[in-house]
Amino acid sequence: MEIVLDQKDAADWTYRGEGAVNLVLAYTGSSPLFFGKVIRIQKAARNGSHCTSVRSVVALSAHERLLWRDLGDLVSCTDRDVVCQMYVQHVMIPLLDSKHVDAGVHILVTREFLETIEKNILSQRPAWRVSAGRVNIHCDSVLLQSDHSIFPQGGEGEFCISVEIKPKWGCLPTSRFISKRNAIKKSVTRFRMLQAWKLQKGEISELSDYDPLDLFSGSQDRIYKAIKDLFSTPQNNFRVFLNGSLILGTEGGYAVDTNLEIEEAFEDALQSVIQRGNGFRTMSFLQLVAEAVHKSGCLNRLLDVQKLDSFDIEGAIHAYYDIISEPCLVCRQMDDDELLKRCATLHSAHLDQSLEIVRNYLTAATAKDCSLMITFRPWHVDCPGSTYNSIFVESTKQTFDYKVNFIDLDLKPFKKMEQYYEQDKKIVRNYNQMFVTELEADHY
Ligand SMILES: O=P(O)(O)O[C@@H]1[C@@H](OP(=O)(O)O)[C@H](OP(=O)(O)O)[C@H](O)[C@H](OP(=O)(O)O)[C@H]1OP(=O)(O)O
Ligand SMILES: Nc1ncnc2c1ncn2[C@@H]1O[C@H](COP(=O)(O)OP(=O)(O)OP(=O)(O)O)[C@@H](O)[C@H]1O
Ligand SMILES: [Zn+2]
Repeated sequence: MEIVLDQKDAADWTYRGEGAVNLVLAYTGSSPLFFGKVIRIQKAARNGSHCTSVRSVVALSAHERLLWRDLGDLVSCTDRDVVCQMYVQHVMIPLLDSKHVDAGVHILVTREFLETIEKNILSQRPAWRVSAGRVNIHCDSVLLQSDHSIFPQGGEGEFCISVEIKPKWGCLPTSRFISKRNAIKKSVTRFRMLQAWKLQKGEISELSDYDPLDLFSGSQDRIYKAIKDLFSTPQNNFRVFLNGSLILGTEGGYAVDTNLEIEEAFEDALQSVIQRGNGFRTMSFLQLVAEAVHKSGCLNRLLDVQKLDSFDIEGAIHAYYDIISEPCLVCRQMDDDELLKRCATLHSAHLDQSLEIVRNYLTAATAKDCSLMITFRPWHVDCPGSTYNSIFVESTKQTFDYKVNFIDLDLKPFKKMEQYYEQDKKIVRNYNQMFVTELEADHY
């Protein structure tokens, strides 16, 4: 018999968090079927009184079907949600390893279930997220996935502590299609430039200390620095959950900088997790996280996927115009003859090459926006066949099992290419205006 979640089931699901597109709820009921699971519910944008799906209602546009035509199953899907799940299965899992990714399964839900969920979680959602979007009550299914903040078989009375990191772009672009005007992109990270933009718009009140280049550096010391910086300025890049409950950061939004009060509360929350060694528990914990990042090598793999974007949006946008068979608006406005000539080579490429450039760009975009969850539990001598790797923390003499999972590996819409191009221009222009004098800009 097919499972359908109905109104009476809504009370068993509690708010876990949300992004721009989905709401995530964790199971707190007693059915073994759902134990250790979360559901991901699609949101609908609020445009005045009108509600439309955050993503297009149509599964794939004609251009997207062309783009992903080699993945037969994917292009025949009629539901965008199912497309995203298949994209994870056919594109992201081969790149990131099935050990680290759960594509999930769809389960049916009634409209009453979704309406009740919406009412139940309203007070827990950040106000700005509520104004931007609501539960899409027109969906008839949700995505059921493993709750990565816990282990599937947790021992009795045993804790699980989990860190969620949204690492963003871990390298600087080197593409020869980057214009002189935007050359600063080759030396300042997009994360940093976007921080300046967010500060300007009032989305954040302080710049983040975090530098993605540290996290992706492969050097243990720099990774530790990145984790410490994420701890002090978590924004929407860092969260910690203890047994599935948030103990640092904010659900679904931007956290304030970590002040003394937050630091003390976190140190207390770690009492059941980390033994008091020579220093603070927090320090040992952050070292543990840094070591897991380093030892697992998970970010090396993610970085390789991000690097599929070798043309940068300033190159890929030309391929986009060729695919949609429209005159290139970028070349039309270009005042640099040398660059124009270089871009002409892209326009003379075969359609298959243009498709490959855009496909790679969008795949990399997913990898630049996803998050990873690293989850720890105490290691047991009596569990010799454990499939998990372990880490020994010297300062507290404790050993932990850990696992790494990627989340939010959704397909980025083809149509967003134009938006990516415009946003890139805006972010760089803003950064130059805020931080770089004209003289310096010439130098880049
Ligand atoms: O453009 P960015 O780098 O700001 O990334 C967007 C994210 O902003 P961030 O800077 O991480 O706070 C943004 O996150 P928030 O909503 O700001 O938490 C989304 O993840 C967005 O993706 P999508 O529209 O949900 O597919 C992200 O859009 P994409 O660029 O990944 O499509
Ligand atoms: N499988 C999971 N296990 C545990 N927690 C999860 C899982 N999936 C999502 N979450 C939690 O729910 C939050 C929102 O999920 P997600 O990032 O997938 O939303 P989104 O709307 O797709 O995000 P974005 O804005 O980046 O597109 C995450 O930040 C994380 O805290
Ligand atoms: Zn062009």
